[in-house]
Amino acid sequence: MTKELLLDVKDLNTSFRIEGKYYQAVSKINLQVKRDEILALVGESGCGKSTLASAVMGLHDPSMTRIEGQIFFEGQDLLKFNDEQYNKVRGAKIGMIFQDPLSALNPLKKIKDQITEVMDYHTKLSSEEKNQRALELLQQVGIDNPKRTAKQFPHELSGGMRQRVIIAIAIACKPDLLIADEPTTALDVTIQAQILDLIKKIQRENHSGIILITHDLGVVAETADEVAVMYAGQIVEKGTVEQIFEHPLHPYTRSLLKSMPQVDSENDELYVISGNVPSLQELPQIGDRFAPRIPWIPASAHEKHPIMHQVEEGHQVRCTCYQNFYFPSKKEGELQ
Ligand SMILES: Nc1ncnc2c1ncn2[C@@H]1O[C@H](COP(=O)(O)OP(=O)(O)OP(=O)(O)O)[C@@H](O)[C@H]1O
Repeated sequence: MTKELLLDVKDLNTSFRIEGKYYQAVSKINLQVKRDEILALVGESGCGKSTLASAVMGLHDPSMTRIEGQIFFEGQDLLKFNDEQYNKVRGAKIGMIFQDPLSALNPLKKIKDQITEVMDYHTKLSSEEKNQRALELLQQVGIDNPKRTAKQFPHELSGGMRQRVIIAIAIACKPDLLIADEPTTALDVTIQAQILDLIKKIQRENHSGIILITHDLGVVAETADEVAVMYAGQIVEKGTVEQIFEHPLHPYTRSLLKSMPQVDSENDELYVISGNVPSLQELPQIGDRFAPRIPWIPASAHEKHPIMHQVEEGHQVRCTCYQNFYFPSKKEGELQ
């Protein structure tokens, strides 16, 4: 059965104005999200994941940001929407779960009021119906005593409970698309697993499509159906979770996987990707943007203007450099 296409991002560029000049933070992004599917967007800090999510949510300050391309959501280009049209979609049809549950909640308002607020805006339910729905939502996100929690303030809850409340707010209007930006980063490991299970459960119950933003490949393996790996503002590899974990191709994907702690490995020396994600002003203008971090691979192995290549149905990789990539011997690594 083919799944319904919810989001179709086409050739999306997003640039920020810094000291009077525009610098691209995401470049030529092509991405699709289908209903009933979790797409993980993965990459180190600074790769452009949140910039992309904010572009979809329409959260960028237009006076400092230039956005080009198209973002089709349920067939309509969001970039052509005015504020009023966007407000109808945001919160109702597209929900967002933020990284830091404490700063995303209003410290001065009771939990119930924060959940019903989003319904005030997007639904015509009576106050009684909204209160009832708030309790149902708290139950759906696994809160044991919804009545008590509804009356509490954010500081009275644990980090995991607060994240559950954030999720309840994000799904209050049953959005078709949910964007979860590092939803478990601020939580400890056992709570992380519970929140990921909850996100998967919600996806199944609501038949939504989910974009899960994370730098943690363990989270991706646990949760995602499809994966897009981002480096320095570009997607460098896309595929199903099996394709990415079993046949990773791009040197960046392979490096990320190799730097992931292995529970069952006897070798406790972790691979470290040398160097850093370049700042927007330092992005290489030609060649593969990851090339400076794998200097033992000759320049001739990289395309001058790398494009995405289809290697298998659903599996794409940027640049042909993957064909010549290998991990350095210790000696080559030390030379960097
Ligand atoms: N408002 C802004 N003005 C200027 N530069 C920005 C702005 N927001 C983000 N950037 C830059 O854009 C690049 C991408 O940042 P972004 O936050 O999207 O990355 P990320 O992959 O989501 O990282 P993180 O996981 O740390 O949020 C970075 O170089 C960042 O410094």
